[in-house]
Amino acid sequence: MTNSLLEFRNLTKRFGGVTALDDFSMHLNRGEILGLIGPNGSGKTTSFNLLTGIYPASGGSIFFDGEDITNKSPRKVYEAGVVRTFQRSRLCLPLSIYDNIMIGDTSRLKTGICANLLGRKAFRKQYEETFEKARSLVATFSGNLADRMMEPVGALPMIERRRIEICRALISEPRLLLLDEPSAGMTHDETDQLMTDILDVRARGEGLSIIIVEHEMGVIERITDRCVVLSYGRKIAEGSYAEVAADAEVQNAYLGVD
Ligand SMILES: Nc1ncnc2c1ncn2[C@@H]1O[C@H](COP(=O)(O)OP(=O)(O)OP(=O)(O)O)[C@@H](O)[C@H]1O
Repeated sequence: MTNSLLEFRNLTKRFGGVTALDDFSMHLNRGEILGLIGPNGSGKTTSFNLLTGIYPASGGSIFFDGEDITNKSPRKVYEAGVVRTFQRSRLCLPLSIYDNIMIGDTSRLKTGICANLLGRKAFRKQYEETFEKARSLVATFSGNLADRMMEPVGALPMIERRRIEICRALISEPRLLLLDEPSAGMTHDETDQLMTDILDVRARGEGLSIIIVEHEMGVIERITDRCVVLSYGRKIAEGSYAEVAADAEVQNAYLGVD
């Protein structure tokens, strides 16, 4: 087993005349928090979209835990252990905290009318188990929320919604969590609290690896082990936050410094 969990090999994505990703190679180590950064339109979300099977690649390949997952369906990628959150909230606001989280755990969902009509007892047992699993996951983020599992998420402030989205991603016990701008719509203090939560989750030592796309450089500096910088779909730098922040090409592309 190598230390590398994920590898992009010469990944390319073209949308008509726009090359969103251009021969992009990178890797993610097991247990690592990697910052994927770059100016607007540099290809960060496109990387997530190719990795999670939303768009097919125009060229190159993606290996996850040694397996070629290039152009696999979103379902297959999820089953392999890759989950994501989105820039814009995708919670179903009228549904409860519990319901929203369980939407993320479709791996064990039993469909079919027979299973549902005849298996009432088994269903009840499964419900009780999943409720406890969801509740204890929420409790790691917020004890207060864990006591409100049946309340609609629409009544919650933004930071709690973000926590629920992350719980929904984590409920299937993934190996790789993709966070797309988790600070969006939150205050500085809320973002800081959420990052503490994320570091706590990682510290529990269940082998979770994380890639975070984020414009808030304070967040990237605080929580990442390593960064990869994109500009116009090309990788222009890689290293610790301090290393990439000191790189002249990064300063030119990202910070607008000549
Ligand atoms: N579905 C699409 N159709 C056409 N062009 C697209 C599509 N998705 C992305 N692009 C283009 O690909 C390029 C990279 O976009 P992408 O959203 O990956 O950048 P980003 O780094 O995530 O930007 P931001 O920081 O603003 O979210 C941009 O030029 C964008 O306009």
